[in-house]
Amino acid sequence: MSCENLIEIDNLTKEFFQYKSPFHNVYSLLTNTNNAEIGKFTAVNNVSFTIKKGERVGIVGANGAGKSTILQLIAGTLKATRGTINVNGRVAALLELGAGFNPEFTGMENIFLYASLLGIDKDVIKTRIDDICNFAEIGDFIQRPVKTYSSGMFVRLAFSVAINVNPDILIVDEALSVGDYLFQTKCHRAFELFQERGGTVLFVSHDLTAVRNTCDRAILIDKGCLLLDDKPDVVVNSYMELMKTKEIQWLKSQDILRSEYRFGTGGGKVSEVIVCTENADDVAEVNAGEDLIFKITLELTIEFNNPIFTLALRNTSGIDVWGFNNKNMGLSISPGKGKRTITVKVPNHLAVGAYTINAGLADTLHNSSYEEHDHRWGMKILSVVGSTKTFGFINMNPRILQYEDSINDD
Ligand SMILES: Nc1ncnc2c1ncn2[C@@H]1O[C@H](COP(=O)(O)OP(=O)(O)OP(=O)(O)O)[C@@H](O)[C@H]1O
Repeated sequence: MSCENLIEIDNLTKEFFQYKSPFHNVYSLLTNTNNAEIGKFTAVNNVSFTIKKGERVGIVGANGAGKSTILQLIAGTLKATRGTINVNGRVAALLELGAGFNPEFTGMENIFLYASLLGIDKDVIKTRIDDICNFAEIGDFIQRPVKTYSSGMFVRLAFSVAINVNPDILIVDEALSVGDYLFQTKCHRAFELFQERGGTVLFVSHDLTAVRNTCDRAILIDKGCLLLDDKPDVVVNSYMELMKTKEIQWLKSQDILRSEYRFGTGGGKVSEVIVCTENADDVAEVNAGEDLIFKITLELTIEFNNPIFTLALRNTSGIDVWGFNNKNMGLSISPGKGKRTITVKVPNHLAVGAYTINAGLADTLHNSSYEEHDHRWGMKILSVVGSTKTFGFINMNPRILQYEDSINDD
């Protein structure tokens, strides 16, 4: 093992047995046989990486990707099926709420228990009690059983012990996310100080901003495999693209989303909304930045007073990202019976992702109220694909007007 590397992981694989039921699982444990297993599941697949002393590395990936399993393998709470893990130093791990703590013991008793698990002498820990209690800020609760703690109080104590026992490597699995904002800020500062003293941090997080802003490196895990090991920005952008692709695939597979919800009194209808681009007609997928053309067909079967047509694109969080109606575009739709076609061209500033097309035809009555004739929610799904050049809901197409560099070489 290189003296620089605190963690070296080589071809790490973890397989879990799958059982027909929890009963079969227990049976297999009691009899020490694998007769009851119905298969194996590979949670971590041939993963290799190294972590150098003083590095702060974030692991990102979708739910179930295998991130926590990797941390548990490094912390030694799980045994690898294949591959090697070399850890050169003392590891303090915050893996899941409750791990390493006895719920019946008081906070104070748990400090000693946890420290003994890390191999720290009782006398040494006594000298750090004040620091631990001051950092945790849980007051008299330190003398109460931890089963009476809120999850936030629990994390405060666990983090405080972990950071104050001078580990070489701190492994954290999303644990900070249950602490309140002030405590999270305090933990990030403590992380910085820990690192300034030469400590090494490996953490799993779904907080991509924290990974971007606070890590030296990031690792992307997908379906148990290591996809990318690079600078945080590069990894976070790739992960966001991967999630968008997954989101689009997921959305397309959802029957409930594909089937539209339609209501209205039926005096007229939105017969069709076709999405086109300059190069193709009737598309379900467009490139980011490619102008959109909507070809809309309405049919009025009764005389309207003042027809109004609305169209909106809704993202997967249910937010209308963009919409318009003919009135605010200065277009009047004539009220008599018959067919109308409207073609609208729209510059495409949409972020990469999936959108449902929602359209409605209503009549504005004399008393200014509306009668909904045909409302179509989730008529179609429109996917915007391409590489992510922005984050948020839209791409504002920023352009750099000026850049000045006043760094002196001498
Ligand atoms: N003890 C276990 N027995 C069987 N399968 C397990 C076990 N622990 C984890 N798994 C499976 O291994 C896969 C990876 O789980 P893991 O908890 O490592 O994912 P993760 O990336 O940390 O996910 P999340 O972001 O949701 O915390 C999941 O499919 C999970 O169901």
